[in-house]
Amino acid sequence: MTAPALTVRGATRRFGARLAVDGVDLDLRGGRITALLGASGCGKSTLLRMIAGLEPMDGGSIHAEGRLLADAAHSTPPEARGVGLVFQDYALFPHLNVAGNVAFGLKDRPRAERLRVALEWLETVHLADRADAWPHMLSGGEQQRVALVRALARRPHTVLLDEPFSGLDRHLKSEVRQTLMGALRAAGAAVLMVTHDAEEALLMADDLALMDKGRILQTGVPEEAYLRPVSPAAARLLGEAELLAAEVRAGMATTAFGPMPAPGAPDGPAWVMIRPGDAFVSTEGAAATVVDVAFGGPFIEVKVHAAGQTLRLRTTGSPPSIGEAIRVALDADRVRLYPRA
Ligand SMILES: Nc1ncnc2c1ncn2[C@@H]1O[C@H](COP(=O)(O)OP(=O)(O)OP(=O)(O)O)[C@@H](O)[C@H]1O
Repeated sequence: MTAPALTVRGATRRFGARLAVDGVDLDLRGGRITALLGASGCGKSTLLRMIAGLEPMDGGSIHAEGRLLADAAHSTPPEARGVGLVFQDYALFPHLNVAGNVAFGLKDRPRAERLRVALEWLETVHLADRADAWPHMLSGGEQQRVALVRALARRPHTVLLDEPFSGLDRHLKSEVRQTLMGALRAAGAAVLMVTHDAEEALLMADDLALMDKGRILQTGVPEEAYLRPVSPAAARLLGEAELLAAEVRAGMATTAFGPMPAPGAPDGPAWVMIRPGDAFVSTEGAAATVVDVAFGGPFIEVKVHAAGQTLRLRTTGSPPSIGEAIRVALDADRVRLYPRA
C-alpha cells in the first residue's frame, strides 16, 4: 500500500473537562476515500477541524507529505496546509459566479489560465455550462459539486468533506455521490469524509474509521468492519444490531434461540450480536412466539420472544400472526460473539 498522504498521531482536544478528541491515530492515503463514521457529538468535526487547521491541538501531531502541520506547540495556517475543506453548507462566495468561485483559489496564475482551469474542473462534475451562473441560481446538489471542485482546483493532497450530502434529498444524494466520487478519484487526493450515515459510509468509502466518545474504535475496509466489528458499539455504528445474552461452554454458545458454535471463545457469559438478516424462520430452529409484526416494504419484520429474550428478524411472504408459535434459527457464520462482563 502507498505511504499515507496525511498521518494523525495521538490527536487530542479538550473543551474544559471534556475530551472531545482522545488520542486519535489516522492514516489517509492518496486516491482513497476514508469515511469517519460516528454518532452526533463523538468528536468527528473537531478532528476534521484540527486537520484543517481551524482547531488547535492539545496533544499529538499531524504530518502531511513528510512535514509537520501541527502539534501542541505549532500550527501551520490552514491556507498553507495543502488541505481542502468542503463544508456541509457548501459556503460558495455569493458575489462570484460559478467559474469565479472555482478560480478563486488559483490567484497565482494568469487570469485566462484561471478561467480555463476552472472550466476544466467544472467539466468533471458536468457543470461547465453553468460557469456564468450565480450560486443562488443553482440547486443544492449543483452547489455541492461547485464547492467540491473549488477545493480540488487548488490540488490539495488531502480533501476534507464534512457531511457533504446531508443537505440533499434522497434522489439527489445518489446522483451527486456518483459524480463527486468520480471527481475525487480522478483528482487522486486523500479524502476524509465525515458522516453519521452508515449506509453512505459503507457505499462510498474505501476505508472506514469508526469513532465513539472521542476515540477511534476500529479502522478497516467497509466489509471487514461490517462483518467483524470489534465491539457491540462498533457494530451499532454500522447498522441495526441486537445483543442476545449467551453462555459459552466448551466452544458452544447457548442462547434463548438455540445453541451456536463459538470456536475458541472462553467459557462464561457472552453477548451474541445479531443483525436483522442474521436470524430467520426455520423448521430446524428453536421454539419462539411472535410478539409483533411490521410491514417493511421488501421484507416483513417479526419480533419474537423465547426464554425471556426478544429478537427481531426479517422474513418475506405471508406474515405470521401475533401469538403464533414459530421456529427461529441464527446464521452462525454471520453472528458475532463478545465477552459479557
Ligand atoms: N468550541 C467548543 N466548545 C466547547 N465544546 C465543544 C466545542 N466544539 C465541540 N464541543 C464539544 O465536543 C464534543 C464533540 O463535538 P463535535 O462537533 O466534534 O462532534 P461531532 O461528532 O462532529 O457531532 P455532530 O455530528 O453533531 O456534528 C461535543 O460534546 C461538543 O459539544
